[in-house]
Amino acid sequence: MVKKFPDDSLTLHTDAYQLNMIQTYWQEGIQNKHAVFEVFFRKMPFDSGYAIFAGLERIIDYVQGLHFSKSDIEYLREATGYTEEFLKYLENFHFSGTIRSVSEGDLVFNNEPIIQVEGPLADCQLIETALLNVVNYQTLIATKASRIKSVVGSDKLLEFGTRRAQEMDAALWGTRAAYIGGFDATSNVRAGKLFNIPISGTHAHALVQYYMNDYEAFKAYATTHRDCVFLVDTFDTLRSGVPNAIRVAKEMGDKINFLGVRIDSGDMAYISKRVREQLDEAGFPDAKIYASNDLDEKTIQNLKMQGAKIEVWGVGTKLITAYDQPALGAVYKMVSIERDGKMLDTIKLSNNAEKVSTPGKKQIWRITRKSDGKSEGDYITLFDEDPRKDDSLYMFHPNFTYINKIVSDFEARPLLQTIFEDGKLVYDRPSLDEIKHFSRNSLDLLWDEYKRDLNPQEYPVDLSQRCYDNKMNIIKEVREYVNELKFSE
Ligand SMILES: Nc1ncnc2c1ncn2[C@@H]1O[C@H](COP(=O)(O)OP(=O)(O)OP(=O)(O)O)[C@@H](O)[C@H]1O
Ligand SMILES: O=P(O)(O)OC[C@H]1O[C@H](OP(=O)(O)OP(=O)(O)O)[C@H](O)[C@@H]1O
Ligand SMILES: O=C(O)c1cccnc1
Repeated sequence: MVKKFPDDSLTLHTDAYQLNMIQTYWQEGIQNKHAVFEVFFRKMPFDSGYAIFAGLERIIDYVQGLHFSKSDIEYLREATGYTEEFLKYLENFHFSGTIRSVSEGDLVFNNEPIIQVEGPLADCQLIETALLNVVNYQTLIATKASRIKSVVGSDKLLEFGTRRAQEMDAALWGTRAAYIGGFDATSNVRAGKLFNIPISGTHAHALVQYYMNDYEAFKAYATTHRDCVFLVDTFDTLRSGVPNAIRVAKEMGDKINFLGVRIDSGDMAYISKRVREQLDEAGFPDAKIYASNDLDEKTIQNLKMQGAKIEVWGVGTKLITAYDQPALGAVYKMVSIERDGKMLDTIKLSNNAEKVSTPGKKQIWRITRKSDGKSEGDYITLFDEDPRKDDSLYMFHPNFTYINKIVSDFEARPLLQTIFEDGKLVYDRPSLDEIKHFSRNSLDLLWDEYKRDLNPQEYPVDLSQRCYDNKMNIIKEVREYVNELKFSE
């Protein structure tokens, strides 16, 4: 049985090692050393050419609610060996860091900082787990949704995933992420209530199974609803489902809005074409064909290629579980730390060049052409640099520096916005519809080469010369340090 606490909080939604480290920091007296951490992912999800950032809304709520409640402290007293003095410190803890983040709905790419947390070391450490938890999931679903949106054109997309989602939170927040990514409506009624997302629903096979008869089931539904979409595949789509839907629609006339029929099995290309003929011949050219059944961007694209006559797509499992790539793999790394009163940039080395982190507190700039706003790439600088001061930019690949270009007549938009300043919320939250529109507009500025579903071009995420030199110098320093260790053995 789950224990119930009237003062339960999300503050303990963290890994035990974060609290263990905080205890060490506190006991060593370094808990307030100034630190900078950044969130980034290393590999594009779904081999996509872009990703859509989502999760900020929930992170804001989480950070605002951060405090160790009485029952949190009592639990830690029982479950850990923490001293009373340390528990007292936790009891008085208030988040006082600064958080900068990419806006929800914006495009993001691998190896760029999408969230930056700056402030006391302990504060930065405490929130790592929850931040990654939220961003890893929501960004994945918004991206998957956007990929599905990219193949449907002007058709409608309905989110049907709640029953298959990895639990209730995932269903709810996944629905919101899907809406940001381009879905038009959801079947989840609570998501409609909480987020103001349009809700939509047809009916299930159970209704038809109850009557054991398409006609009676559709008639019952039609006499109790104005908007009607009949599920026609329970027994035989072409011989019973659609003819009975047409019969009921004719009998009911203006009393109902006959929106269409839904098919949920069989060869959906073949069946949808025959269903379209039947509806047209019966005088219902505006009734639309809805389809559902394990759909994703690949199946939908394939059905469209086969000339399927489907205009509304219901997508569940493969969207809400990010079926073909269930983890984004975003990480949270320290990039700068106060040492002897000065900030020291830090690195995590690896034999794999792509896994070497980029040290220093940074900003990302989206570089676009002044003439038409089209994207040139993202440009990562140290935080105090401002490329808007320059007439032209030298952009080069951070690993293959011979791939380079000079960009002039450009605009540079800083992507990391300040959300919390020294613990205080300073960000005006946009509405969900504003986020959705912003996302669509951002995508419009991206060249098609980065948007295609299969083997997209790699979008440039480049380092400024200073950022690059800083990285190289630190790598050199660390190598020298490691070599000295070897010699002293
Ligand atoms: N013409 C088509 N081309 C490609 N894929 C299709 C086509 N028609 C349907 N599909 C997809 O093929 C899969 C078929 O699923 P499945 O094998 O479960 O068959 P089904 O028709 O759903 O059978 P059942 O009656 O048991 O539900 C689904 O993912 C569906 O979206
Ligand atoms: O296939 P998905 O993309 O996950 O979409 C959601 C599925 O959920 C429903 O099926 P289910 O068998 O759960 O219920 P039903 O009795 O209404 O068919 C619906 O008919 C879809 O097939
Ligand atoms: O409204 C629907 O048709 C629906 C909702 C959830 C899951 N499958 C279908």
